[in-house]
Amino acid sequence: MHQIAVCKPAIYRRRRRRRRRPNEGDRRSTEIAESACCFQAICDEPFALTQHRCVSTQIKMDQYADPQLKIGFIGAGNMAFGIAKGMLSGNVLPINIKVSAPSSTNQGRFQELGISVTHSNTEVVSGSDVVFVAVKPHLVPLVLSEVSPHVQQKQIIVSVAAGVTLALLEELLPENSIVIRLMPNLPCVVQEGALLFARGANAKQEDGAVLCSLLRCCGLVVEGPEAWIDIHTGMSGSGVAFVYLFAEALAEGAVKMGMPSALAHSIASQTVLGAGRLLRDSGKHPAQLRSDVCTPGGTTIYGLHTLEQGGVRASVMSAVESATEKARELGRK
Ligand SMILES: NC(=O)C1=CN([C@@H]2O[C@H](COP(=O)(O)OP(=O)(O)OC[C@H]3O[C@@H](n4cnc5c(N)ncnc54)[C@H](O)[C@@H]3O)[C@@H](O)[C@H]2O)C=CC1
Ligand SMILES: O=C(O)[C@@H]1CCC=N1
Repeated sequence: MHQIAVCKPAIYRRRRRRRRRPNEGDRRSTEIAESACCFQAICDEPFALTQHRCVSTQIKMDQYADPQLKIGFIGAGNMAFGIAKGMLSGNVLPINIKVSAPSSTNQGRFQELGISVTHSNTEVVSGSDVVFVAVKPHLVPLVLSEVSPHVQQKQIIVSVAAGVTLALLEELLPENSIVIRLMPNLPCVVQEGALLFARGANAKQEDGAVLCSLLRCCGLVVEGPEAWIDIHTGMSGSGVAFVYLFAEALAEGAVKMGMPSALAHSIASQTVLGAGRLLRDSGKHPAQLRSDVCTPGGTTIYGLHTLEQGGVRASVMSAVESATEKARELGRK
């Protein structure tokens, strides 16, 4: 049986709570809960534990991460920046974050946030309680072999590298290391990420709770079995780019019909944002919302027919499938 913990972003929960009727469960988490015996840990209530259905395990969840925790990032790229930016919107202080990368190219934007930077990966590891490994997947073995002698058993090592399995991470790190595999996505930078993590053999629930509380401002944070991480990579890590492609195509369609490009792109991004927020906040199935937009014989059904003729649904499903397969392939290397 799978165990799933859902740590929802504070913003989302505030919005939902206002609309919730007494005794009405949260539909989305209930749907997630339906798939397995699970528990739900809500991060923005001190030590809160909301139980749904059969509760197999309990997490004691601090509202916030310990503000004194030292956080390190190996790699100063887009994803490290996204997670760091999300964390800073919680109670993590920039003074408690350090980032390493071999060159200074990407370090400026971290420094602008008050985060200290270094070229030494071992310096980051030696001074951190939680270390995020945020380099490209093929560099993970190199980086971990470099820092491994400095890893201590009390530290939590979190890899965000696509495809890199817990088994490989544990093999590359000292015995009994606390390892977590996390797949985030880029909207962490605006606190609207979707993050799924799986714990390694030595990572306890409390370690997952620490990670969850650190990431609570990055967006929706869910714990699940490792087998889902590659799927999440295809659907959400990469999926963000699929949505951008759709937004770009919407705008290009409008430009083709005569709208100025800047306005078309602005409206396309607002359309994607609005559709996404309504989908998330209403808790409705996308097919229901799609139907709500369709007037019989109206414009939308004509457009949808054209999309179906273009095989858009099959294309998107295949995109998720091939991105997932690619993540799995990375893990076999
Ligand atoms: N970009 C995205 O949307 C997502 C990326 N990821 C994962 O995050 C990881 C990083 O990806 P990005 O941030 O996009 O890449 P990036 O290319 O933007 O950043 C990689 C960083 O690693 C640094 N680096 C290179 N060699 C290094 C070394 N030996 N020691 C320390 N740092 C080194 C580079 O200087 C750069 O700052 C990848 O494993 C990727 O699979 C996961 C989810 C989403
Ligand atoms: O394209 C990639 O490999 C990474 C993982 C998910 C998003 N970007």
